[in-house]
Formats: sequence, C-alpha cells, structure tokens
Amino acid sequence: MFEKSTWIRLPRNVVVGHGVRSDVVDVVDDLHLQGRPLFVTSPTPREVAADPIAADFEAAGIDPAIVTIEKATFDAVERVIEVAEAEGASYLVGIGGGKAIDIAKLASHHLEMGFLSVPTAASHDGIVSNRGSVPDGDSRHSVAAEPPLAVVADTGILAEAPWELTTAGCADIISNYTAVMDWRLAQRLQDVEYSEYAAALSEMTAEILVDNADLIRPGLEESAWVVTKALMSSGVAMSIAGSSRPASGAEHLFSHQLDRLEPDAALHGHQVGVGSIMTAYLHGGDRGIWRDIREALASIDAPTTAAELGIDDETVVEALTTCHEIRDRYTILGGGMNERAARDVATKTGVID
Ligand SMILES: NC(=O)C1=CN([C@@H]2O[C@H](COP(=O)(O)OP(=O)(O)OC[C@H]3O[C@@H](n4cnc5c(N)ncnc54)[C@H](OP(=O)(O)O)[C@@H]3O)[C@@H](O)[C@H]2O)C=CC1
Ligand SMILES: O=C(CO)COP(=O)(O)O
Ligand SMILES: [Zn+2]
Repeated sequence: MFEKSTWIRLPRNVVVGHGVRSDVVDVVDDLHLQGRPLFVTSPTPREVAADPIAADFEAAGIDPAIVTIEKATFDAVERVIEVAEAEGASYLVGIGGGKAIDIAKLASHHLEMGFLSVPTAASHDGIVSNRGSVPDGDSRHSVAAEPPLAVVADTGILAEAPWELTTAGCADIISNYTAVMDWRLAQRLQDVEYSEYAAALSEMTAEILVDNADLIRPGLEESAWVVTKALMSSGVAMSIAGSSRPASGAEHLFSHQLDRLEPDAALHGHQVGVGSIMTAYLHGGDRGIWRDIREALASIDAPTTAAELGIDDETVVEALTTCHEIRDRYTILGGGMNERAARDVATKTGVID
C-alpha cells in the first residue's frame, strides 16, 4: 500500500513591488490577524523600514511593540520571546536582513505564533523559507521552522540597500547549481530523500538569474525585483523539499565553517558563492561548470577569491578540509579532503594564490 504523505507549508500572501512597505497593515488585515504585533528588527532596518511601518500601524489604531537585536544569537531569540510575552504580542513581524528575519522566525516557532517577513535586503534565500538559522554552539546551519504567513518585499527599499547585500543574494542563488549536484549525488550514493520538483525549481531559479545577469546593476530597482523573485523561488524549493537541500550543499558547509573560523568576515551569500566555484570543480573537474559559476559571480560584482572575501588562504584550506564534519549531509566532499587536495582545488580555481 502507498503510505507516503507530505506537508508543504508556504506563505499565503507574497507582496512584491515599489512602495509596498505601506501595505503591511493591509496584509495583516487580509490574514485576519488580531491583537498587537511585535516587530523584530535590527538597527539599520529599523530606521529604513520598521519605524515607518510602525507609524502606519499607529495610524490604523494598532500599537506595535518593537525589539531591536544586534546579533543573531540564541540570547536574542530568547529576548524576543520574553518581550513578546511581556508585551502581550499575538504575532511577530521580522523586518531586516537574514538576522532579523531568522530570529523572528525561530521566536515565532517557539511561541506558536504566526510571523510576517519584511526583508530590507535581497541578501539571502531565507526570506520565504521554512528554515531558520542562528548560531548554536558550534552549529551554524539552518533548522526546521515555519515559513512566514506573508512576505512583503518593497523593491524601493531593497534597491537602496548597499549593493553588496544584493550581490550576496545573487550568489546565494547561483550556489543552487552545486547544492543540487550534491543532492543528486547523495541520492545516488546514500539514497537520501530527494524531490525532482524542488531540485528543478532550484536549478531553474539559478538559470533565470544568470540569464538576467545584465539586468542586475546597482541602483536599478528592476535588479531588486529580479533578485527578490529568485530568492523567493529558492525559498519555496526548500519548503517543497522540507529541507535546505535544494539550496545548500558543500558550498554551504564551507561557508558555515568560515563563520566558525572567522565570524563576520564576509556575507553569507558571498562565502557560498566562492565555495560553489570550488565544489563545482570537484564535481566536474576542469571541464565542469566552475568557470561558468565564477563568471556569473564576477558579472554581478560578487567575490570570486579569498582575498575579495577578506579571508586568508590558510583559512580557506582549513575550512575545506574540516567542513564535512559539521553536519550530517553527504556531499561531494564525502569523508573529507586532505590538505593537498584542498590547496589544489582552491589554487586551480583561482580562489587562493
Ligand atoms: N533561514 C534560511 O533559510 C537562510 C538563512 N540565512 C541566514 O541569513 C543570514 C545572512 O543574512 P544577511 O542579510 O546577509 O545578514 P544580516 O541580517 O546581518 O544583514 C547584513 C547587514 O545588512 C544590513 N542591512 C540590512 N538591510 C539594510 C538596508 N536596507 N540598508 C542598509 N543596511 C542594511 C544589516 O544592518 P544591521 O547591522 O543594522 O542589522 C547588516 O549589517 C545568515 O545568518 C544566514 O545564515 C541565509 C540563507 C537562508
Ligand atoms: O543558506 C541556506 C540556503 O541558501 C540554508 O542552508 P543551511 O541549511 O545550510 O543553513
Ligand atoms: Zn544560503
């Protein structure tokens, strides 16, 4: 008898466009959310979005509580939970980059409350996803959570954010190519659960982004539109898969290990992009797609070398040789690379000198 079942959880409303920041109150109304919201934000996003959105709520007779967090930590998640309880919040609104959105996502999961995602940077594909990532001891990768009830992405705000945040979002999407290669490999060698739909959506998202690379330019609001739609599509692929597999393979292991070795050295998206150049080489050798990935990253101004990431060569080698240990996720790294092989791939791909 066929007994398989699956739950795919997705946002109900996705609102993208110029000036949609002022639609957040209407979205809340459309979702029939009652009571007091708690806005979870960080310093810059508070100025550019949370305070103006709070004014819209006040004008609509709703008094939001606001908590500003500085770093993505479990202490911050706990603080948000405490404030939500103390202020009698009935739903959360994450307003900011990955840090604010992930903290709101994890706190709302714990509180069993809904949350809305209001990105101020097109910097990562957690905007829509059912995954939350906050460093926990040695762990840096995402864990299962709930997706937002709604996403409100104002392309005016996203286009005005620093350009490197947008190029980080692009690189997070370009890395889907190698994430899917790793997923297929793991399915063949380890029989891991695999979804052809999620894999195809993830790859197609990367392809559309690369095909439209010439539209992705600083100061162009259309760029924010193209990148945000790709980030959403990649997040949906993760929700269909019920895991981050479609968007996270060995290139993400490499980035998570860099986060442990050199916290805050570079943006998440930039690190996974450089990782993807090297893991593409491991998959396909010299005739593989690593040069295409490097070219795609370079064409949108994303880093392609350790120096551009601001990370020294030895740290790259150390991350490559140790990152297979940080998570139970089979990838092209298998049981690990030795130092000579790691140095070789990083040198041949031009990541280190
Ligand atoms: N859950 C998931 O599925 C996924 C989660 N992630 C996670 O997301 C995080 C990466 O997200 P990222 O956005 O790069 O990190 P942050 O949220 O730390 O944002 C990066 C920087 O951008 C600033 N910023 C945000 N919006 C604006 C704006 N409009 N104008 C000016 N500055 C702005 C922030 O300011 P300030 O310092 O004031 O906050 C911060 O300094 C990582 O922790 C990663 O693990 C990544 C992919 C998927
Ligand atoms: O960053 C992600 C996808 O882009 C999430 O992946 P992880 O599960 O590796 O944190
Ligand atoms: Zn990522």
